[in-house]
Amino acid sequence: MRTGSWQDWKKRSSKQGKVTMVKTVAVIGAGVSGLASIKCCLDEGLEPTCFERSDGIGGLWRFTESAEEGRASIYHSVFTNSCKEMMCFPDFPFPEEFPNYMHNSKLQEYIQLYAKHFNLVKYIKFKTLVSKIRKRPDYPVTGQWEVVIEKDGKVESVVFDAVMICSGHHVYPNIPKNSFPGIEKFKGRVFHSRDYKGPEKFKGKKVLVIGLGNSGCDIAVELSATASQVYLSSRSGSWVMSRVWDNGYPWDMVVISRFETFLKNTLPTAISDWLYVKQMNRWFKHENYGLMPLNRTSRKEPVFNDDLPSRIACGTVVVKPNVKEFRETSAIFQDGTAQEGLDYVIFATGYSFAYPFMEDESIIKCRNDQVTLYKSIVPPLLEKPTLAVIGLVQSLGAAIPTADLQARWAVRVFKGLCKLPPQSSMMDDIDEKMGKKLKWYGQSDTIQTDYVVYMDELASSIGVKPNIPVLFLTDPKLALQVYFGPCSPYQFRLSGPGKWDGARDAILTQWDRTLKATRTRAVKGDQNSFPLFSMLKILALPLLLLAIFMMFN
Ligand SMILES: Cc1cc2nc3c(=O)[nH]c(=O)nc-3n(C[C@H](O)[C@H](O)[C@H](O)COP(=O)(O)OP(=O)(O)OC[C@H]3O[C@@H](n4cnc5c(N)ncnc54)[C@H](O)[C@@H]3O)c2cc1C
Ligand SMILES: NC(=O)C1=CN([C@@H]2O[C@H](COP(=O)(O)OP(=O)(O)OC[C@H]3O[C@@H](n4cnc5c(N)ncnc54)[C@H](OP(=O)(O)O)[C@@H]3O)[C@@H](O)[C@H]2O)C=CC1
Ligand SMILES: NCCS(=O)O
Repeated sequence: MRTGSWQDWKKRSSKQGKVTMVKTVAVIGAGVSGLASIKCCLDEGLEPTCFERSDGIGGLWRFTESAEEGRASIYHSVFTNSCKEMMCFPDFPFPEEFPNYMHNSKLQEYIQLYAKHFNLVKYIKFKTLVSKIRKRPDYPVTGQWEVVIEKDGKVESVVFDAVMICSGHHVYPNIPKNSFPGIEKFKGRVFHSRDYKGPEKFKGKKVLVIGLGNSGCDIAVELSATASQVYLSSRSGSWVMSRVWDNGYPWDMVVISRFETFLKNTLPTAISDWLYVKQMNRWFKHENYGLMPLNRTSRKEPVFNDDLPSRIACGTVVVKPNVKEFRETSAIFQDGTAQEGLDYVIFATGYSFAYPFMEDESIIKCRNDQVTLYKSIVPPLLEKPTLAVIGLVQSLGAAIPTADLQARWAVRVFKGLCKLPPQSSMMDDIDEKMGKKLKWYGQSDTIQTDYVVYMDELASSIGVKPNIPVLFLTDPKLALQVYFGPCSPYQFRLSGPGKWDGARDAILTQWDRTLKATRTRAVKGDQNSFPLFSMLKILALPLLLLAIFMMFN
């Protein structure tokens, strides 16, 4: 780590007679985004230094008994809602013996294996807080940043050529108390899901959980086994999916494919929406369980919870509308019903994004105090493209492969290998994407995005997007999997910069690893049906509708 100075820089630049390219990179955070960023810097010959405020890697996935300031906090029973073939680092499949969906401790084990395999820990400064990031005085020429770090009470300022912010976006709890009149009068315990760790202290209690997201549903289901009653209040409802999808295949290996994405973006909206609602209601009729989303065609992230419907059916979880107001021991709901004798209220109302270490936060929130980033990664108004935010997108896809591809793109922007368009074009692109977000997610300021579309956009810019027509000609067996099968992370390391020689084989064996994890008792005559064909049956209806649409257009 070089403590920089103007003299150092002048010496370096005078030697080469020109402004030096990016070499040293500060990576803020050692969660999966930070680890991917370290590796991508090394792959491109840069010198990363990662600062991690806690004493270990893994970020959100490193479980601790109590929440730590400035780091995401999870409850003990969190299981992934992305399966292993869809949430791995693209050049590092999960070990075969891992289950398809896993406990947070198993994912943390994998993260540690990844860091060890690529020898990343030596680039990390633990228990080192980044307290300030600011442009150097000569930033307009050098693009350099000053990173202020604090460790053991000592404060130090370090100069870097570039910065990758990997500090996570599930840290700062959103507790919308002003949306809930009377909450101050409520005599029971009130806290945010960030501080929830387990069901032990809720035995025999009456608990109201606010928020029908994954946290709210997980917590309501878990508490319903020991609390006397759990109420789950929702403002706008949500689609609920099971991890165990068609034919028992992992939901994301069936739903997240190039072909599904093509259908969603090609079929007339009315047909695409009709198919979506039909697909989402296939497991159970949501209106019969009080869960139906107000905007049923919104593609906002569903809840992945295998037990919620049965807990509702058993009466241990009662779904309620939004809360209108609180009284000393009760909640009054929007439908006028009231629930007396509440002991706890848990706000599972999500998180807000903040970058307290940015001296000028408007660099990231450059419009209406909203995060405004080109390709959800670089601030569009920076004079020099030497700062990137990694991990600030939410999609049906998994965070790890998303962060990996983002980091690969960002590093190539730092090196000038991926050129940014003029600022006006970047702002136009951001506006165009906001329009699409409004259409698909009902909000233009959301960080939600269409996974395959987003990944392909980055992949195209780097030069690693699979060329499907060519693949059908040169490697049809692989092409079938790549196009009709799951859009698994390996696809983005099949070719081009950062190619991984194991990618093709990983794709062709992904179903073997998936079925091996659950087909643990074989019965003679088991159909070893190749999932692709059973998946094509699932697509028969959309394919038929597409053919009819094409015939009449
Ligand atoms: C309950 C829950 C379950 C989830 N399940 C899934 C799932 O199944 N699949 C999926 O794909 N995603 C899931 N996610 C999304 C999750 O956020 C990502 O999987 C992933 O953990 C994000 O990693 P990250 O590195 O971007 O951020 P984080 O994991 O939050 O790591 C950020 C790191 O930065 C450090 N840091 C922050 N500020 C500073 C600073 N100023 N100085 C130094 N260090 C700093 C923190 O200590 C932390 O280690 C889940 C999220 C939650 C809340
Ligand atoms: N792997 C796993 O099992 C888990 C994954 N996660 C992930 O972590 C991330 C965060 O999830 P989560 O903590 O559930 O947060 P989310 O942001 O996903 O959900 C927040 C919920 O709170 C509601 N809400 C927000 N503000 C208000 C308000 N003012 N009044 C009433 N309701 C409000 C929202 O309702 P509305 O829809 O109306 O806005 C929404 O239902 C998500 O990406 C999630 O997928 C979380 C837990 C477990
Ligand atoms: N869809 C995977 C991301 S998440 O935050 O659960």
